[in-house]
Amino acid sequence: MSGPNIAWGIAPIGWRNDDMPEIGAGNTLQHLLSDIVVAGFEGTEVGGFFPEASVLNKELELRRLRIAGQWFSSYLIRDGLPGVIDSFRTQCEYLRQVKADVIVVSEQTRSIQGTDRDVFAEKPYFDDAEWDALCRGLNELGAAAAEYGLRLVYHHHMGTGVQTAEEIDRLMDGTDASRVSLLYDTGHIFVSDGGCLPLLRKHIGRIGHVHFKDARRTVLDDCRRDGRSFMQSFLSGMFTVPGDGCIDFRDVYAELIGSGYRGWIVIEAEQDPDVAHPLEYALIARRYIDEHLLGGAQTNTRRTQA
Ligand SMILES: O=C1C[C@@H](O)[C@H](O)[C@@H](O)C1=O
Ligand SMILES: [Co+2]
Repeated sequence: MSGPNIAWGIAPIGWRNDDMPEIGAGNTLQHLLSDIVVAGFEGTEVGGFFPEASVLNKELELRRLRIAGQWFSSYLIRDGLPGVIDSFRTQCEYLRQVKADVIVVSEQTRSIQGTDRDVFAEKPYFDDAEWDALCRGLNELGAAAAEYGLRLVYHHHMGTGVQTAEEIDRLMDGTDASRVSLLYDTGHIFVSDGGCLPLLRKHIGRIGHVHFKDARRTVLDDCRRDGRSFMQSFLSGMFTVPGDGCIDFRDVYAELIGSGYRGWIVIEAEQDPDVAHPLEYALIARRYIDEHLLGGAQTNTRRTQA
């Protein structure tokens, strides 16, 4: 890990995007993984285009990279636990084989993240019975994940029923801390609530995984004013890497380290790879981390070993 307890990763989403598989479709796994090495990161998350475990492990070992985890879209409210558990276990088994640490769960019942609806105004809201089904189901999934050596981390997300700080509070209150942890995504909470520190301070003890996503304020303002969808917004450049947007990650990082957070911090900035060169932006993020978060003198493990 670089720094006492932190492993720095970068997500495939700058190269290929599971929400929009047509963009960056020419970027291969080998290209992505080699770019990650060039940019000095230690690992990544599994993208939808990744191969079976044995093939992936070979490519990872050749580059001394590791897998942090993978996204899982749950439909616990729509389908109930019986409709979700088999595919969840299948994904857990794959993640066990690639030696991942977490499975990232996001409830997608009535989500508008993949639609053309206004992501700033038309998110779904869950009623009491739905909250109950969601929290009970997540507790069960968390227990199942542990059987595979994985931690379930819940991803709050724009355009879903668990988006705002208030909704995240309810999810944290309604779930068992030993089974359900929180994935803290700076970009999503910033776009939703206008800041990222209050959520971090409130739930610091539950955080099991971190996504560092920055936002461009003027683009965000335009997207909100025009009522753009989630996908239109990121294609417009609403998100970017740390160091290129308006979030000050020094306070965020200091809080995480001060609290004793151990685990991954994954850079995750969806943009159109034809507009924002993925390696160029990975290098911008790496430089920002080294100069502003690790204090300039401290470099990442990979570079120290080189
Ligand atoms: O963690 C994430 C995974 C993506 O598929 C998602 O849409 C993105 O916004 C995100 O934060
Ligand atoms: Co994220």
